[in-house]
Parts: sequence; structure tokens; C-alpha cells
Amino acid sequence: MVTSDLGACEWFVWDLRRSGLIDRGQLDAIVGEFLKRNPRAEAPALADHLVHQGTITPFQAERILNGKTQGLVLGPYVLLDAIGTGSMGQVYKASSKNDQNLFAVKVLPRRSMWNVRLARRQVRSFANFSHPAVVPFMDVGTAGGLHYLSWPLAEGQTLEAVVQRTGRLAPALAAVYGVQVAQGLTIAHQNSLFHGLVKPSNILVGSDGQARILDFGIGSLLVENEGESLVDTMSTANTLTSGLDCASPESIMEPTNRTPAGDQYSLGCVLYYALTGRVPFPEGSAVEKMMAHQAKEPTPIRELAPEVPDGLCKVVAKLMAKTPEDRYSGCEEVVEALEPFLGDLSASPKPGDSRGPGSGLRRPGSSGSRPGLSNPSSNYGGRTAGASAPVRTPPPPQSLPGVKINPMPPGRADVGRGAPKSNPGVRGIAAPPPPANRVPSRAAFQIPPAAEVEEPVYEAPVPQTRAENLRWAEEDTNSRSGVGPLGLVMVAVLVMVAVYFGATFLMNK
Ligand SMILES: Nc1ncnc2c1ncn2[C@@H]1O[C@H](COP(=O)(O)OP(=O)(O)OP(=O)(O)O)[C@@H](O)[C@H]1O
Repeated sequence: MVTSDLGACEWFVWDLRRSGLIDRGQLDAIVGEFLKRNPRAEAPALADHLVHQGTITPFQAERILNGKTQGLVLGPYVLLDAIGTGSMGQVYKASSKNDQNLFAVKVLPRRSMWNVRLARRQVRSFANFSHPAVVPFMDVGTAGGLHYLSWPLAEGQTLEAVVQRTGRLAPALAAVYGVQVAQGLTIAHQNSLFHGLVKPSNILVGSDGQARILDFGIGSLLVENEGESLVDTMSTANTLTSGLDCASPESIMEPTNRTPAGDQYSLGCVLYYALTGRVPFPEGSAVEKMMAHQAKEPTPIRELAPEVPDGLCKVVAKLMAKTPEDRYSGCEEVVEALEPFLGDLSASPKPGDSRGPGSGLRRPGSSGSRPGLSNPSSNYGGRTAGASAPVRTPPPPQSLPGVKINPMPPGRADVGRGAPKSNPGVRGIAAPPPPANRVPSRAAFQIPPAAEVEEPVYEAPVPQTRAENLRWAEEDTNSRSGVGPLGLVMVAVLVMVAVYFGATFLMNK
């Protein structure tokens, strides 16, 4: 089609061609047909037509109408919609050109520095196992000067969103999610991977009742030594600050000190949040929170949520022990410790419920059966579970009597954002999501190995300073200036901790 035929839509069609979203022949055919019927149409009308035809998404149309043609295709990924913004960058829903599966693609700011070799090594580690609670780190790449990381797109809403909308969870439901997360961590730890940033916003609860750990891979990349780290120090500092509410004392003192034991502490904070509706140290500045994790005890759980069984409070307290050696020897032990509370609903009167224990609440899986042993690999098919031992999988939570379960709202079917509604008569306790009758599709968790992934096209090549694929963006000055924001944060923390203890000592004298 010649340019003169395009009328008022000329610039839009050019931008669409430039975006790489649609095959040129296909685009010209659709546009030609549309303009034959609507010769005076403006760009928004054509965009509308393409959206209605399903040729482009509303998000893509809006971007192109605003002249933003770059970055809609990143390596093998076509960005379909924006999901949210985190401390490191923007997350998009994307489809893979290789297999049409859906992914969550995190795009880092241009200033980030990048070590593809290290990141790919991380990705490969996730190929050795699979577990329903682990959303595996799938791919990394650089395209058009933008760096991206990808994970399979998981459906659900974050634990943070669930609790914010519906209040604290019934203890048995919190225990179910705790067991699921601990199982995922167990198998990751067995494969020498830790998370490093476990927090309520990194746990997605699906409509099948399965908790899934997001952002796996980032925490471990943050601990690579300064010259080889995945991202620039600004992104690192942002990420660490955003994770402060659940950060282990040892990782606060030394941000590269991220270990499986630290994941336990963070899981303890997540459980505290789920059981009480608030993080352990909600008040104060970032530095005060850091000091609280070092030296303070949180408000006792039962002061905030009297229905929580004492034994469950003890499990959370052990997880949140200040010294790593005082926590559990491994997450499999955490699973065992939490299991007795999966069915303890009968001992958990709800707030505002005068009925005592045994007041008719049903335990999840109330047939009486204990959570069965399951082979994690069977949950996704495909990958085998490497050297890992089988991990117990609790049944997905079932409905409580009298609690109406609402399915995820329509619309964003693949990224459900609706919260399970609580029973009006059950103030502050979230109803569990509907039971599972659907196993997450393993197909959605597969991507060709890194070597098969189409090499990204470099529109503005990032200077390559090392033979082994180490790429730095030009604006990245912090990361090479010796003490970046991360260093400053650490120095500030150390000074504040010293002042705090000094003042406490003097006041006690
Ligand atoms: N694999 C995934 N599937 C579906 N949604 C995801 C996935 N990964 C991330 N998200 C969603 O994308 C949004 C942004 O995620 P991101 O991890 O960047 O931010 P965050 O967790 O809110 O904050 P932070 O960066 O501090 O961890 C969140 O709503 C998150 O739930």
C-alpha cells in the first residue's frame, strides 16, 4: 500500500509498522480494507477497528496513538498489557512469539546494568525442578537497550491485596498458604536457590487456592558481588527498601547476606501479616523498621488476633527468630510445624464470634484426610523434580460453611484482581478462594532454553565491555562510583543502630 492511500492514518500506520507488532502484509491488508470503507477515517478510528478485530490490544493501541512505538516487542515477547509497577521497573503481560504462552515480563529502567551470563545461569537453575508454589524465573534478555526478565504469567491476587481487602485470614487458611509457600521454598532451597525477597506482595493466591511465590530469581541476583550484580545500585536499593517489612535482620545488616534461613524469617513476617492484618513493625521510618527487625519483638499475635492458636504463634515466633540458628533447620521442618494448624479451624473462633472452639467451622479437606504426599513435578508435568524429595502438598482450602465464595471477576481473566469476598458475618477474616479443580497448565510454564530464544535486536547497542556478555547502560554511573545508594543505606543503618544502642545504654544507666 502506498503512503498516499493512507490519508489521515498515515503516521499511525507507519508507527504500527515500526513497532514490529504485526506482520506488514497482514497490516496492509486490514488497513486497506478498512480505508476502502472509511476513506476519511482518523487514526483513533483505525486503532479502534484493529482492537475490535483483535489485531492489537487496547494497551498497544494507546501506546502507538501516543507515539510510543519502541519496546512493545522485546526479544521473543510481545507486550499485551501493563500489569503493575514495582521497585525495579514495570511489569507487563506478554505473549511469547515462540509458543504463544503468556508471561509476566519485568522491564528494567534504561540505567540498569546487566549481566546476561549471570542471569542466564539463574534461569538454568530453575529448569531442574518444578513446584506449584514456585513461579520459575524463565528468561532474561536485552532488546532495544531495555533489559527484561520473565516468568510465566500466574493468575490470582497477591496475599497483600487479599488481606488489604478482606482483613486478616482465618488461622487455618494462613497455615495452608504458609505450608504451600514453605513447600515451594523447600524445593528451591534443595536446588541451592533461595528467594531473598519473600513478602506478601510476592505471593499470588490463585482462584484454585494455590499460593505461588513470585519474583523468584531477583533476590539471589541482588547478592552477586558489586561488579557483577544484575541491576544497578539504585534499583537494588529500591528493591531492598520495598522489602523492608519482611527483611531478615541479617540481610538488613548485610544486604548481600540472603540465605534460606532469611527466607524463613520473611515467611514468618508473611504469616504474621496474614494472621494479624499488619506487618510486624508497621510504624516508623525505614531506619526505625530496620532497627526493629534487629532488636524489637513485634506486638504479640494474640493481642491483635486472639483466635490464633498459641502453637501457631510459636511457629511464627521461631521463624522470626533474630538469630538464624534459632529458626528451623530447614523449610521441610516448617511444613511439619504448620501442618497441625491446617485443620484447626474449630479452635479458631472468629473476631466478634462469641462461639467457642468447635463451633461448626470445618477444617480444609474435612474428610479428615491429612494432606497427602504429592510429587511436585506431576503438578505441572514436563520438568522433573531434580534431586528433590517429594514435598507434602496440602489440599487447596475449601469453603467455610456460610461463606459465599465469589469467583474471580470477569475481565482480566488471566490476571485476576478480584478478592475473594468475606462473609458479611465474618468480619475481618478472609474467606478462602474456591477449591481447586484445575491444575495449573504446565504448558504455560515452558519456554525454550536460552540458546533457542531469538537474540534481541539492538536498536541502540549497549556498549559491551566484557567478552562474556556483560552489558552496561551508559547512564549507569552509581554502580561504578564505589559507594552507591546501597552502600549509603548500609552506612546509615549501621550509624543508626549504633546511636540507638548507645542511647538505650545511656538511658538505662
Ligand atoms: N509472574 C507473575 N504473574 C502475574 N503477575 C505478576 C507476576 N509477577 C509480578 N506480577 C505482578 O506485577 C505487579 C508488579 O510486580 P513487581 O514485582 O514489580 O512489584 P511489587 O511486588 O508490587 O513490588 P516490588 O518491586 O517492591 O517487589 C504486581 O502486581 C505483581 O503481582
